[in-house]
Amino acid sequence: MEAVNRDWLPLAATALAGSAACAYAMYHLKKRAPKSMPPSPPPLNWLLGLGGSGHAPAFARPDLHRYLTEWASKLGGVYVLYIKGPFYVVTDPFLVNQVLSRGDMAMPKHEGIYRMLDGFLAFGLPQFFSSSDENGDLWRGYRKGLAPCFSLDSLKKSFPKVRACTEKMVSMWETQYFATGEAVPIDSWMSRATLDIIGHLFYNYDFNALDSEHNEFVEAMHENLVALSQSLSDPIGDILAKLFPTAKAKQSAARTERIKALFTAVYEAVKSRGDPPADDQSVGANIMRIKKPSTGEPFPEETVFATLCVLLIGGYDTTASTCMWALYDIARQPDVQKRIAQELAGAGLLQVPGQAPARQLEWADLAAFPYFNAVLKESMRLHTTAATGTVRVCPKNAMLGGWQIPKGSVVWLPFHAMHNSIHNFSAPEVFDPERWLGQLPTGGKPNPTPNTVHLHATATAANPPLAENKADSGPTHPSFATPHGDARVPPSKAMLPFSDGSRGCIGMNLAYVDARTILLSILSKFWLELDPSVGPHDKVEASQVMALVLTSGIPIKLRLKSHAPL
Ligand code: HEM
Repeated sequence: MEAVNRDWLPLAATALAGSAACAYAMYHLKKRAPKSMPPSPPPLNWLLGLGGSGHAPAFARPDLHRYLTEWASKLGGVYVLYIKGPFYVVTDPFLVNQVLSRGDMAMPKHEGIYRMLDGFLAFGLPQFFSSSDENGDLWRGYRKGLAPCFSLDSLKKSFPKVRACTEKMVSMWETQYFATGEAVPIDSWMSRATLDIIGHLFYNYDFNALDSEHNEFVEAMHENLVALSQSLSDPIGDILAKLFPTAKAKQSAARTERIKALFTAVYEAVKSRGDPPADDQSVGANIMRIKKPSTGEPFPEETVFATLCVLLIGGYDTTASTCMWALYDIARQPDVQKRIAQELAGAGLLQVPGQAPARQLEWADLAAFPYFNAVLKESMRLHTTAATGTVRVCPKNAMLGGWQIPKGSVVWLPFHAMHNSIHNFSAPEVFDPERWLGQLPTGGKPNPTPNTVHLHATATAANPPLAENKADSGPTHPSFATPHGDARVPPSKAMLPFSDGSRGCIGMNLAYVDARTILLSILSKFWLELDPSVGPHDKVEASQVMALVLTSGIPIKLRLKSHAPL
């Protein structure tokens, strides 16, 4: 019998084993990989796309917020950008609220990404803003310890200081601009006013920012902001600059030292006052007293210093940008301005030549004008200051809006995109304060989110709520697009300029007090017109630059006129 040739056997066995291994690997890969990915915009760079970073160049765009909004409108409430792996961009209000909540889908801040900001916010020192550990001493100690500083009671007590700074600014405008017909460069004035307010309120410290057109602190911080956005948009250039110190890098180091010296001066002033009296609930007093919840020991001095820095930075530029955009939106729309003037006139707050002088602004006025407050809210929607929102990390494999999100994924909630997506608001590009008027108090239930619940709890006629009441039930106002075609979230939940949940803005009440005091004081005295140098609205919109806060690329200047009798 002829011998059977079995030479092919090892080959066949190898092929079989190989196929089995492939099938096994495919099966497991398929099991582990998300079933499908949410949609994604086309890569901005195909070569980077091969390495999973096809959308990285988006960070180089000064209008990053617009890019995010454009794709939210095109692709819907969840899409993916590839920036060193997938970033899940979520703008569906229902899902955003889930991520920010304390519920099953809660996601903590992304430690690595916030650490990148520390260099700018607090010279690389850890502080509670960038801590992702909500059970740790740092966040728990400071969030709880600082809460009394931002209570309505404390803010009501400090209101005269806010008003004094604002009145000082308005009277300077009267002589420098109203009397001369010169245009007011409001960007710089808003930064200087809010810095002086924060200086007085928090640290009993006078930056004298209103007194000089060129304030060292404001200018150094502005330069720093520009440098930060440059380094975010050009990370490779940034690394090279650190490796091979150029003149630019040396300049940047010198600027950081200058800013550190300015912060240190504030810190030393607060420290030199010694133990504050027990009833002093200012930020300066509280940051010195706060102890570690777990041991009762004081925090290291560098943490106290870093906290002082982050509260100062967080407290002034955000509010300044909000006021700047609101003044711009009001000045460009005479009908809107006229309706506000009518509200103020009805309350004796409108200064009209030849008529009785307007009365002084009072605390109760801050929540008294529904139309004005709707205008402010609409401006905060259209020009969301914290445009790029918050960046979270998915703590476990999860399903978000029907998509599988693997543990450890970056989940990005950009608030400008949420506020301006066609899926969340109808005609989002239209400035329409009316869309909020349907949301004002109509006996709706208190909203159970941490940011608003205490406002309802403490609100009385004499101590009015500063944040708008938010009905969490009831019909959806017709000028809102209903997410997913149903009404799972009220429109107020599609509007989160201060974020929400445990990591929502600690300074929200103060921001409202500052912004309303500043805006009402200006609007009561002057009729505003845009200076012709500002140009048409579409150019201003196109010029917007996202540099931590949303700013205008075209300097916004206003002309001050008298109010005509109504
Ligand atoms: C109109 C003005 C303001 C806006 C639009 C705003 C917006 C925000 C947003 C969106 C967040 C969440 C950030 C994130 O998750 O990355 C935040 C957090 C924060 N804000 Fe504000 N903010 C404003 C004013 C203020 C003021 C006046 C202060 C006063 C110190 C302040 C201090 C903070 C702090 C410390 C946090 C971190 C809170 C935490 O992580 O627990 N903000 N703010």
